[in-house]
Amino acid sequence: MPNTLLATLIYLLGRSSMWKHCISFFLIQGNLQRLGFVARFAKSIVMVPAGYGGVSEFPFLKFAVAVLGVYFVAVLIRGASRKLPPGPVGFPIIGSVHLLGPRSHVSLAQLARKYGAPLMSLYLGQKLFVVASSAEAAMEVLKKQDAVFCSRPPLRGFKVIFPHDVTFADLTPESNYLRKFIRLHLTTARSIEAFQHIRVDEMLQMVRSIVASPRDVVVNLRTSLEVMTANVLTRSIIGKRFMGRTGLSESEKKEIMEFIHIAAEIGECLGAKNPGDLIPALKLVDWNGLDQRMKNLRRKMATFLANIVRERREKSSLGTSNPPGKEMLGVLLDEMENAAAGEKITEDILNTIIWESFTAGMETTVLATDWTLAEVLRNPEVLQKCQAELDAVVGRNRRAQESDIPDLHYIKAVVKESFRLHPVIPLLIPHYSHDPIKVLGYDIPAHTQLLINVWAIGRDPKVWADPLKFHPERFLEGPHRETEMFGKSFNLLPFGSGRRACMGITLGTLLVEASVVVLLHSFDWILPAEGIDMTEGQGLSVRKNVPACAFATPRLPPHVYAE
Ligand code: HEM
Repeated sequence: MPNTLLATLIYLLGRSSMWKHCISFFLIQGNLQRLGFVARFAKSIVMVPAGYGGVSEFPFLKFAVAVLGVYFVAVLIRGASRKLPPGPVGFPIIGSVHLLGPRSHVSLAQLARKYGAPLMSLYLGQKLFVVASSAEAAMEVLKKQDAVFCSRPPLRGFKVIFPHDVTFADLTPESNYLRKFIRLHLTTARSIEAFQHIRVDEMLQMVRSIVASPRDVVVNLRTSLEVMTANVLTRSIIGKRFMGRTGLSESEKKEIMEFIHIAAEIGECLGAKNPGDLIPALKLVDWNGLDQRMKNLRRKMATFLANIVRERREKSSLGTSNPPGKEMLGVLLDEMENAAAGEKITEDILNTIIWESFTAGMETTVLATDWTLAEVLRNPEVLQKCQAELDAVVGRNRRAQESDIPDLHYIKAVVKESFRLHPVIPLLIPHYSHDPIKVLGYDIPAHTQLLINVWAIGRDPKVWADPLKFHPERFLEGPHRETEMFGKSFNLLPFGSGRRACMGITLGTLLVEASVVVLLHSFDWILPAEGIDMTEGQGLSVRKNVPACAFATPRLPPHVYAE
């Protein structure tokens, strides 16, 4: 009987889909105990004494093979009744991690093509992932099944650095309460308008510092954008300007260096791969010292902010100015002192929400602008069209303003085209389901991580004509004239869509568009002889490996820069 059973199993295992179900039993479900049992069982076969003549003559083996057989059949039946989306099978323990190159979004796009799977499943380590790589699949999971996929997976790094946060927490009453703060005091139309003077001031300072720099030295655009964006955000969030200041005292210099160091380290720690997130057994070991580094970072963040809070409390009485114009820290401190709400905002929450707002807005905005300017500068025809539009709408006798942007249709199309080719968070932030669900006819079990490959969707040849060409005109005429990028058109999703879409869509877009407008209006740009390097870096957010650099020549009369 066991021999027949084995033969049947071998036959079934010869069929690729059966392999998948059987292998998934060992590898994917990650049940090490069962693997241990199989190892002991195999050992017992090897150790059968000579003369016993093999399986059929050894009662224990008969029994073990029968148990194993029943188990396999049960797995096969269960596997056959649960239809996962297609995808690679993977190895024990590591799943398909080995198939991912340094840029996961590119590897996942290639795999999706190989398996012809707009919705693909694969195990990374012992965690099941589903990847949506077409507009239809994205719509299915982010619109129709948004309520199921609107959670976030429990990832160690985020829990250590940002406990009680917004971005990596499930949608709970507590996180919704914090979400309200970010929205109300940073990203609503009202607060965006209230902080307009800060953006105008910082853009002007950026332009003036480029005007003052030597003509024969290239301008590193990313550095200029980092200084401007960091100041816009810190002034709006904590009421302080850190970057690009001169004549500082030693303690001020120290504070700024500490700020730059912490901001960079948050990015590095969040971008680092944490093996324990994929293979739970590895959680017990701090492999690369990452865990300790994150804990230290968390302490540094708290100490830094405690000083800012003390200074803020000493400097002015709280609760005096009007909330829309008040920096977020002031509003949060008011809230802490308010007896009714005081229970909700703790020092820890304050620390998280302040740093999180800065981190979420800073890198994304700078990288998106860096990509856009790089595309414009390496496409002289596009640069020429942008500047012709600026001359027609703004002219050369005044500075461009945010209120000009709605009339700059070509430049808006340029920004959209850049987001299509270079979404800064190419796989979005992982979504997560707590419940099982059926999607496009496939069974997605509970506790599955969902990735949306917006990079692949933006380059899908079935959707976009000549997809690799930088061609802003596609958004001005033809089938994509109505395509927008704020979550309604599922073929263009740089900010995601649905309940977990970016909360800073309006502010982020405004900062990118305004920076592009100001820099192209204020200067003529010439690339250095080596041109521009467009290779992508790696990480959760994707930066250009080499920042865009170019020679700048002022193109407006001197009085415009002085006003
Ligand atoms: C061009 C700039 C920006 C881009 C490209 C961008 C992109 C994104 C993306 C792709 C997500 C994840 C969406 C998902 O997982 O489905 C996200 C989430 C988020 N973004 Fe942005 N973002 C930008 C600017 C900002 C700004 C300026 C802020 C606020 C200061 C901000 C705050 C947030 C927050 C709080 C979340 C988490 C939302 C949640 O999980 O519910 N972002 N962003």
